Amino acid sequence: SACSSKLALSQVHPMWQGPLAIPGGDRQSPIDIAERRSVFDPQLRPLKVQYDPRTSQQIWNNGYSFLVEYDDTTDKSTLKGGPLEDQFRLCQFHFHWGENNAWGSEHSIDRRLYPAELHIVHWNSDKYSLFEEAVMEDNGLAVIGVFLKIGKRHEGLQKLVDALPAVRHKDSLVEFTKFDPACLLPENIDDYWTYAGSLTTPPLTEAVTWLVMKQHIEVSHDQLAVFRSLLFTSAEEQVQRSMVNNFRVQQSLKGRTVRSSFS
Ligand SMILES: N/C(=N\S(N)(=O)=O)N1CCCC1
Ligand SMILES: [Zn+2]
Repeated sequence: SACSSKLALSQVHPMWQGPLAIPGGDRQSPIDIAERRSVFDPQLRPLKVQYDPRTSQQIWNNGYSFLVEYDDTTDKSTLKGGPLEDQFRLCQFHFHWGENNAWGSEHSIDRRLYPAELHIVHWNSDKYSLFEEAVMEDNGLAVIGVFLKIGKRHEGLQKLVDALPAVRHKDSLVEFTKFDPACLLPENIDDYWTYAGSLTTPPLTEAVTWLVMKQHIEVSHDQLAVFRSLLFTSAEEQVQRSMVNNFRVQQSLKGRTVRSSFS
């Protein structure tokens, strides 16, 4: 699928060198979510997630994170409900993490950072026909964010962890089929915060309706350690750099309201 391969991600570095904020950008991501400043919206409906594991295609290292890409040429794997007016098509998921367990997530809750954060990326297939189109529109994308906490081993994640050594270097890719990303969601997806934001890597476009889950998932220390064995650099490069701290600095709220689906 085109949902990430065609978008040139800048040659990134931990806290990649791209612009720290888009000039004039008033809805940039990530942000800190101050729980007590969020506004309960009783009109927010439950999220409806419908993923078909047969749409999973490959896992690859794009030099910024590792991502699992899905066939987004049909509406087989979709997200709707919540604050969303339209139906959104799953195109990929990826993670952000730190060099240690003290930090790594992009969003924070009352300044609390988590060791890692999962992003499941979808685009508005009611209004647009390609990811590349949707990524330029203010209602084009919907990203589910899930915090990862160190604890018990996550059985569903292990299939992903076992595939990582094969995509150690930038631009390495292997087939990755029959993986249902729903196994990475917390039990409760009815409690979330939502706000209007942006992609957190280039092109940084202000196209994202963010859906940040209140409930985290648990992964083991050893599982997250395998994420840190990935490299930002391709096999040919002289100097290899560990893929860690691949999160963006937090951006100002600029008057935005974060809504909660729970009181
Ligand atoms: N930055 C991104 N997602 S994110 N980190 O904002 O969820 N993407 C860049 C191209 C496809 C997804
Ligand atoms: Zn992300």
